[in-house]
Parts: sequence; structure tokens; C-alpha cells
Amino acid sequence: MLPTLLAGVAVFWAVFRLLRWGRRESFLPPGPPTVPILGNLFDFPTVYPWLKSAHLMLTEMARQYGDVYSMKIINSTVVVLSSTTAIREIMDKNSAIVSDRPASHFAQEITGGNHMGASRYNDQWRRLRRCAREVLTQSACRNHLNIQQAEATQLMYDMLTRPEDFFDSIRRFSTSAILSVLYGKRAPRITTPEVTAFFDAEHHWEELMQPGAHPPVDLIPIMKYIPERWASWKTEVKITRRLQRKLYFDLLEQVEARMQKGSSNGCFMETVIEKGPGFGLDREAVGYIGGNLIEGGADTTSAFLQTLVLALVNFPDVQARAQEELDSVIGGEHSPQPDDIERLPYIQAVIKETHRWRPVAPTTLPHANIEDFSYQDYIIPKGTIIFINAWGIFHDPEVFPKPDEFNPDRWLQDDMKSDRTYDLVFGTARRVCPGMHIARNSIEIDAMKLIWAFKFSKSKDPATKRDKVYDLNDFVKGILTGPSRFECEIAPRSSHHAEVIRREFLSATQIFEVFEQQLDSADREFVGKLRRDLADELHLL
Ligand code: HEM
Repeated sequence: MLPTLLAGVAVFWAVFRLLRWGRRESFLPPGPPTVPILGNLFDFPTVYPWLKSAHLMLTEMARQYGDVYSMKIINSTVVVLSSTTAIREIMDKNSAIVSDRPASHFAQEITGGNHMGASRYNDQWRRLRRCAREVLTQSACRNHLNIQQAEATQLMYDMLTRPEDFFDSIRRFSTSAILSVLYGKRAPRITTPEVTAFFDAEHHWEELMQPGAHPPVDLIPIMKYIPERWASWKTEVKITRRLQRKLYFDLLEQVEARMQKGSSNGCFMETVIEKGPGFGLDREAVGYIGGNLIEGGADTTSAFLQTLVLALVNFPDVQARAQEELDSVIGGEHSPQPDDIERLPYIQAVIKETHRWRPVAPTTLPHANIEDFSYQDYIIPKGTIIFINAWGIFHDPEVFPKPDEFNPDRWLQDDMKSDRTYDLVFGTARRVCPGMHIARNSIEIDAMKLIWAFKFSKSKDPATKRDKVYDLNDFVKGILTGPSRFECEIAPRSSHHAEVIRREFLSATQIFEVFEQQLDSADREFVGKLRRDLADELHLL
């Protein structure tokens, strides 16, 4: 009798709990109507990734339900923040409790909990983060300006000689710059083995981490126990882990080998290898911290630069004004140097406007809270997934009139000069991007040099001979985004500019050589020939 009664109570309890799934609790902020059990599952943008980008759908809902709204996804709660006031009141004031990440079974399985960006708010994350913070301070990052600047001279040279490949040249640049800073080993070609290995590993990682691409193991944890033959994602997880580890630990071994030979070059990982144990990081974690930083730094920087080119092509008046400023402040004898940015307010505004117009991370990365907290009359329960709708904030017409227009002047208005909204591009609370100083340096150097060096204009339609029409919303879908591949015309602003580009690239040889100690024979041959040909060419000029 008792077992039957207990079983009855258990079934009743399970049914009772199930019926509460999907229902919005009265203490939550408002949001779209829910359906039983599934809640807002079908309102959630990632369920239809092929339809519309997540940030556009989240923004449409914000205009309807307000700057703090909630959704129920089965038994989890999602809150979306779409105003600076909400960011200040929720993220800044509660930073100690809103810096968790939603659970990611895939990230845990692939990296063993060593992925800083995907890690929960736990002791291992604190160790990884402390190490990254101390080694990536603003002043420490100045030590890497030389190689970032040298890499930018190769980017200019590549655009000069192969303008049609600019999309890949930018990708090579950003991957090589971050590899040099982190591992002291550069990548002179897009086919350099580490670049190919990174793209391959990243492709698998992004495919797995894309919400909606695989069964929702985090929402329905029992799925973890499905045997591999019916769960293709388990094989993908193994492949991704193998590819990442091969890249990260091969690179780590190369740094260790150089250090043993006494030919260190001051890269980030040398410091991490020395100081890592002091931060409580074992070799496993040291391997992953570097890998996670390549991942954080490579595609974000290239997406920004590709967006900048798209904007320059489509807003020629902005380009002309930026070039006027560069001509009057820098002149034509040499390209801009890192510290010149202080004297170039319009270029600074162009950079801010690029971040605002098409942010690389339009919803940053999702946060989660480790404790309940209240906001106005609402309670946000522990474990809520918090989306920062940076796109919605940057495209709020009340704050940024005509938000789709690329207008750097808005950042030169007195009230915007010290406005903190811009900081959102690098995230919030204790998760704010640890690579932002490295990123800012790269972006500033490149924006100054590229705008100084080239005229960017629209390609012609071969049939009509008219300017091509660009779809300024054709961006790759995902948590991190950038423009889909596009064509444009890139020409040096004068033959004198072209000559300066060649000279500056050749004179960066000494800086490059420090980062070329371990290149493979094909890359070594490539850089040798390139420099010999360039020297001959300049000699003839
Ligand atoms: C245009 C360049 C970049 C942009 C726009 C950008 C933006 C962001 C954003 C929005 C976040 C999420 C912050 C949050 O959760 O609130 C983030 C996290 C992160 N970024 Fe960046 N980032 C850039 C470059 C870099 C670079 C160069 C590195 C490495 C040197 C890097 C490494 C990371 C890491 C490791 C995290 C995860 C931090 C954590 O969860 O504790 N990022 N970044």
C-alpha cells in the first residue's frame, strides 16, 4: 500500500512540476506570451537561426516588451537587457553575482573546464582570469606594439599587391598578430600551418557551440547518456578536442623549446609559463589559456576590420574626412604610428562608430547569476541566462538618431565624448573582455594605416558598369559576427603612398625575424623570396 501511495505522490509531483515548465512566474519581468511546457522556445531566435539574426529578433521584442524582459525556455529563464540604465542597475551593481555563464556541456567536455570564456564562475575561471588580467594590462600590452605595427605593414603590403584578396589578408593579419603576441611565432601566409589548424579547430568549435545546431543537452541533461552511435555530437566533441589540443600544445611546446634554448622573444606565453604555477595553473590550464586567447582575439579583430572596410566603401564622405585629418596631422612621408591616435579625434570616432554600427558581438556573451536578485519590482532567480542586447542599445533611435547611418560625428558631441555606452562592445561585469587592450591597439594601428594608405570604393557591376549595391545587413549569423565576404576596389592613394608602404614593410624585417625562428621551410622560403624581390624593386625605384 505504502509503495503505491509513494509512487502516486511521485507521479503527481512530476506532473505538477512538468505543468509549471514554460510558465512565466509572476515575479519575472514581462515578455512574450508562453505556451505550456515549452514556454517561449519558438520565440527564441536561435530556434530559427536561418530566419533572422538573434540580435535583431531580441531587439524587436525589446521595442515591444521593454528594456528588461523575460522569456521561458522549458524550465529555464532568460532575461534580455536592452538599455544602459538596465546594464548599470543590473550588471554593474551586481557584478559579483551576474558573472557566471550558462552551463555548456560541450565546452566542458572539449576543454575539461579550462575554457575561460565558457567556464562557470568558479575557482578555475578565477585562476585563468587572474593570470590573463595580470599579463594583459594596458602597460604590458604596449610591449607588443612593435610586432602589431609590423604585422600591419604586411597587411598594407598585401592589400597593395593583392587587393582582391583583402578579406583573407585581414584574417591572416589578425591571426598572425595574435599568434605573435601570444606565442612569439608569426604566420606570414594564410596557409601557414598554424593558421590552417586554427581555422579548422575553430570551424568545429563554432559549429558545436552554435545554439540550436545540436540537441539541447544543457536543457535536457539526460541526453548526455545517449550512446555515441545515436549522438553524432559526441564524435564532433572528440574531434574538436583533438584538433584544439594539437594546436594549443604544439604551440606551447615551441615556446618551451625556445625558452630552453635561451631565445625567448618576450611573448605572452613565456610569462604565463613562468608565472602560471604562481596563479595555481598546471600545464593543462596553461595550454588552454593561450588557445582561448587566440580564439578570443583572431576572428573578432578581423571581423572589426572587414566591417570598417565595408563602412569606408559605403560612406565615402566619412572616408574623405578621415583622410583629410590624417593628411593634416600625419602628412604623407610615413604611415601613422601607434601614439598618433591621440591626435586623431575623427579616426577615434570612426572606430567607435564601426563598433556601434555593426558590433562584432551584438549580444556579447551570455551571462548567468549565481544568486537571486531584485530589479525594480521583479525578482531575477538564480540561474537565469542574461543576454546583454548591445545591438539594441547601439541602435536605439532615442540615443543614436538614425542608427543605421554610419555617422562618426555622433561621438564628437560633448555629451557622447565620455559616454560609457561604448564600453559595452567589450562586455560587462567581471567577464569584460580581458584582451581589450591588445584588441584596441591592433584596431587603432590598422584603422589609421589603412585609411591613410588606400582609397576604398565600390566595385562595378560587370554587366551595367554601375557601382554595385551592397547589402549592409548581410552579416554572418552567430554570437560573433562579421560581414559576409564582399568585393570592393582598393587602390593606394598615390604612387608615393605605395612606395612608403613597400619601404615600411621591408624595414619591418628585423622585427619580424624575431618571430620567425620556428617557421617551417615553405614559410621561410616565402618570406625570404618576398623580401629579396621587394628589396630589388625598391632599389630600382
Ligand atoms: C574587436 C575585438 C574584440 C571584441 C569586440 C571583443 C569582445 C568581447 C566580448 C563582448 C566579450 C564577452 C564579455 C562578457 O561576457 O560580458 C569578450 C570576452 C572575451 N574576450 Fe574579447 N573581444 C575582442 C578581442 C579580444 C582579444 C584580442 C582577446 C585575446 C587577447 C580576447 C579574449 C577574450 C576572452 C578570453 C574572453 C572571455 C572572458 C571571460 O569569459 O572571462 N578578446 N570579448
